[in-house]
Amino acid sequence: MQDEGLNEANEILRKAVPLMQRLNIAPTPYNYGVCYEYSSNRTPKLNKLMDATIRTLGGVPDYLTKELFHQFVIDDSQFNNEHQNKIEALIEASQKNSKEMQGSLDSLDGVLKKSKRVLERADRQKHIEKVLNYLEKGTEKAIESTVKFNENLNVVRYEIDALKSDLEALKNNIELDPLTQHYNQKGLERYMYTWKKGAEDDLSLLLIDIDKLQSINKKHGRRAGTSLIRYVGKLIKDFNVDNSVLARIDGGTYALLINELELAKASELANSIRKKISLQKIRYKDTKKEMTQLTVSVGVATLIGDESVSSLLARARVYLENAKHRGRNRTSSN
Ligand SMILES: Nc1nc2c(ncn2[C@@H]2O[C@H](COP(=O)(O)OP(=O)(O)OP(=O)(O)O)[C@@H](O)[C@H]2O)c(=O)[nH]1
Repeated sequence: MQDEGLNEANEILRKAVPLMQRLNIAPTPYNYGVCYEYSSNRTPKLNKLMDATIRTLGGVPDYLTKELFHQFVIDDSQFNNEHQNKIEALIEASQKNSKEMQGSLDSLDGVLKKSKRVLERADRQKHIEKVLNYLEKGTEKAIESTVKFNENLNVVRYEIDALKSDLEALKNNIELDPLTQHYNQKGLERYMYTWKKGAEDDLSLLLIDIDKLQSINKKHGRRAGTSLIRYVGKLIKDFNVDNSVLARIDGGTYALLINELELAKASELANSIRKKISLQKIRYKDTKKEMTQLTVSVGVATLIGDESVSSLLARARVYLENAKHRGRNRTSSN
């Protein structure tokens, strides 16, 4: 769940709750989280899966909502004990809430059945008035329970939102490179695994490595080398490549992963990046004298068939090595 305004959230809620009632889905946090996400219509993959399940099974079984919850609402692998405890407390509270709601629906059902029986035998207006009063009291009680039930669901929703933002922050911290604030290798790999699922020979990886960083460090000092690492990251980022993520995976090595870009276009892009970097005129801070030319070598690989993520990364590394062996400041895709 993302942060919506209260109105929008209530709008979604007005769709989610009847959906759960119509499909007889118990209001556990898992079920609720999934139905809320479904009703918000912002995760097409989830909606497609849910629609197909509802078509075939007439509902969504609990074991499946649990799966969907972890896949589309909160990623299971990010849980720690504290999160688990919070979720368990939420489940317990919701179960209690759901039992109370069930009890209240049962008693409304009893009221309706009894009213029907009395009405069948009623032969005077007095009888009918009595039945109406009885019905009024029964429905009022049910409405009270429904309001309480919805309020409790709202609490669950906000708890889930809070948990979700906690987990997002946690995830970002472990996936970011502290030096550049771009992704690190872990972040890159998560995207590689995610995008690989829908890729059709058009998931491309550029490994961009600063040439001779060791001698730059030696000649100009490590601090200057580090500034150059950051600068190269900024230059790559400034290309604003669509559907891409940038990660620093090692000292002076960046990975640019691009979804839906074929090899020829990826190689063109690699060459543009390489040229742009080689054209930079970098001057010493103190003397303002120009530094030796900054260059990068690039390995470009595009996913082939059902190739694994590690094989794609390994191929890009081999091509990067080839670019280095051919004299650096080059792009290689074989
Ligand atoms: N300044 C700086 N240097 C780093 C950082 N991380 C790694 N390095 C250094 O970057 C250098 C990378 O050297 P290598 O990968 O061996 O190769 P290179 O000197 O860049 O030469 P080629 O890649 O073959 O062109 C090493 O000396 C590392 O110590 C960093 O954060 N800042």
